[in-house]
Amino acid sequence: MNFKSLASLAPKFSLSRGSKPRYLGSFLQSQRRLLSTSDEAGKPAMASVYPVLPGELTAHFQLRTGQSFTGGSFGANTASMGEAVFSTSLVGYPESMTDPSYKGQILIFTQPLIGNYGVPPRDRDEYGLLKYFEAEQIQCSGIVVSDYSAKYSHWNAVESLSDWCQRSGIPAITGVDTRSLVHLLRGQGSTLGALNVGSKKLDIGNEVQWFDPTDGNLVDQVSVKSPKIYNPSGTVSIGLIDCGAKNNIIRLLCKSGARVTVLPWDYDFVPIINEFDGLFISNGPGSPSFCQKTIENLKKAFEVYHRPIFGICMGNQLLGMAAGLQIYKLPYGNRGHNQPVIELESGKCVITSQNHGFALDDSFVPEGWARSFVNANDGSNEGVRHLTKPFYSVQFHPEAQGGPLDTTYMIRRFVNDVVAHKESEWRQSEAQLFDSQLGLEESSKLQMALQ
Ligand SMILES: NC(=O)CC[C@H](N)C(=O)O
Repeated sequence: MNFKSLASLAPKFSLSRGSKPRYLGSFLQSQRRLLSTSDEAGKPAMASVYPVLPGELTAHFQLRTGQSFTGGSFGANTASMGEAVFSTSLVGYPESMTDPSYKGQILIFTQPLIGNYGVPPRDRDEYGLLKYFEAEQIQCSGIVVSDYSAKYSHWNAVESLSDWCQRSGIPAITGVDTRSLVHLLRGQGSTLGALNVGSKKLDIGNEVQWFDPTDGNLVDQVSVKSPKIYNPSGTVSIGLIDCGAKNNIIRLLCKSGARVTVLPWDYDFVPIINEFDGLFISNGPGSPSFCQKTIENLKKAFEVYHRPIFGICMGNQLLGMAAGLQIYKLPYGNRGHNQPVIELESGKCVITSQNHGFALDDSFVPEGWARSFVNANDGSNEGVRHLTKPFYSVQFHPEAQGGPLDTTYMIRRFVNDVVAHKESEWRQSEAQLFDSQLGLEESSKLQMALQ
């Protein structure tokens, strides 16, 4: 059985829209009981907190390593598979779930209460970007929570998380002991998970073939198909290589005064590189090794381009790989809004938003380059920079959304850097023009006299 046919295992009846929410979160704490889950791999059984209410849909979350968790469904009546990853963020589920970097992943929230502030409207900002979401639709393959809060309350909410998931075809499970699940993933490393709705668990190994969506090029699925311009009246022009850019990256670049041309990840931008005053490489899903075309383009850009280049997350990995560093997969990744990062030059610690499973191996850094930031928890790479050219990148997300705003200044600083380079190029070309008109000798005499 392949991934597609997983959906056919889901029960044929569906949840009716507008029906009363089935899981009443903490209100029903008293009706909960602990159930043990089966463990096909013979490993210690995990416990699941399952709110038992008559007539509700059961859901199962099963790992390739054999453990399974039973709970209640509050999302779409369907099945999905993906890399099981956890985020330690306390808030920001609308932003995380729509972050294209979560494509192909089932997102487990360690914050126990999820859904309590509902889902915001699809309002757009002055650039036409969705204000409260990072992409046009949900990107993750499913969500796993401990305690879904059907009763939501927020001035800006227009619907429940359950309704949003159902409308978007995303399965969601509540009543899972996410603490034990995270302990498990931290111990054994990340693995594939399958989420399915219905009383029957998947017969993993027999009826289901595990299919890893991250084995394919996910960046190609989320990147724009042709160049797209935002804020055409911006004073400097930035080419954004789109590996799955979050809306807030584009927004902050525009707000800082840039005209942003979003380019497909594999766009052959080198022949037109001088149209851009600066280049930006975005975040994106899956392994950076699928983006060889981007890496090759960046290698060429390093030779011919002297203006600022800034990369974020996947952008850090691609910039680093183009510089000659190696990439490796972290055991379970860093995802959350509370990741401490040390800036090596200043020794300053910043709290950052993160969402990545891969990291640059900075034990070897090619000549001319340096590592610039390091993770204070696990020592993994958080940034690299060129020693003489304005090429730099960070593994964390300065654009936040959600998460702390400690490092949003980096996006403004990059645009300021671009402006400063443009001005200095302009001054140089004016000086050259002056020299060629006056003759070099007179010009230097004049300059001496003016000093
Ligand atoms: N947010 C990102 O850009 C993630 C980069 C890459 N997909 C990783 O998991 O490491």
